[in-house]
Amino acid sequence: MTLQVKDVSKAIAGKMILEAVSFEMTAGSVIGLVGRNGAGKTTLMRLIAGEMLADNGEILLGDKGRASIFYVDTLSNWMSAYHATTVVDILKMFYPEFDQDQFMMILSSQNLPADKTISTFSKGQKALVYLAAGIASQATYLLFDEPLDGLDIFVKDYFKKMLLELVDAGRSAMIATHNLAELDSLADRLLLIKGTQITEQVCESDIVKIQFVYEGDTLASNLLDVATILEKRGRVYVALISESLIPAIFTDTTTYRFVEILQVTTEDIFRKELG
Ligand SMILES: Nc1ncnc2c1ncn2[C@@H]1O[C@H](COP(=O)(O)OP(=O)(O)OP(=O)(O)O)[C@@H](O)[C@H]1O
Repeated sequence: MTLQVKDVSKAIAGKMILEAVSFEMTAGSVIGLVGRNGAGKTTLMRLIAGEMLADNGEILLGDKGRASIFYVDTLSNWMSAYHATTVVDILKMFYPEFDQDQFMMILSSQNLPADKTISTFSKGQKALVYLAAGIASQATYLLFDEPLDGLDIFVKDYFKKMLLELVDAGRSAMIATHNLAELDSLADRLLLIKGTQITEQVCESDIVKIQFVYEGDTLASNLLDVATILEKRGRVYVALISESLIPAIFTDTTTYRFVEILQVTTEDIFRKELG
């Protein structure tokens, strides 16, 4: 089962936000959606959720139609007048397969009272109700905008565990966040919004992060042509480079001293692509 975004364009107030973007959300994957402030992450999620219409292109949702997408646009007042059991009744209208037992189980496992209105919950507790609703909705594609905002570390761990379980079951999530470190342990793929375009990065590429010492005055062009310098402290550099190029580049050990390979983070990719 695959959600397809095909050649979708959207302008808002005369400004092109997304132009002919295409990608797929495949079963059992977690996509990290990243971009600068105002890049169009929320716009893209709204388009997929049908809360905004594309100017051009199409979005194919699969056989469950709208019930295959779970997305909440503005979380702050979401379901605030209701308590958990009413939330279940409302969501069942949109998600016929909504799993009430699973929803209540998640709430009680996190000590959230089912008999109090959502408006009495803290920001983090509201976020938890939202996550529980997404999981229990049985929607195939969960679109989360800053889902871990306001959650304490134990709840974050719980959310990540639940997320990986549903991905194992063939469902998929898209997570838009500025908290890039959260994506390191979650995302299989990154979609980066750059200008009006989307570029895709598979998290397991052969790009590595290296730390090395350079004894010369200016870095040689054969290195600069193939590497992205992330950091320079004195003679110590940190750079992104394709692992296969390392032996050819670091032959001159009198000027270059290779130090170590470090883990590439989502933040590194963000800096490389959008910096
Ligand atoms: N109602 C609106 N009227 C005019 N411009 C809008 C409106 N809604 C969004 N925009 C513009 O569309 C662009 C994309 O906004 P969007 O909220 O999708 O970005 P974002 O990537 O989610 O940003 P952030 O990371 O800051 O939340 C921004 O430049 C924003 O100013």
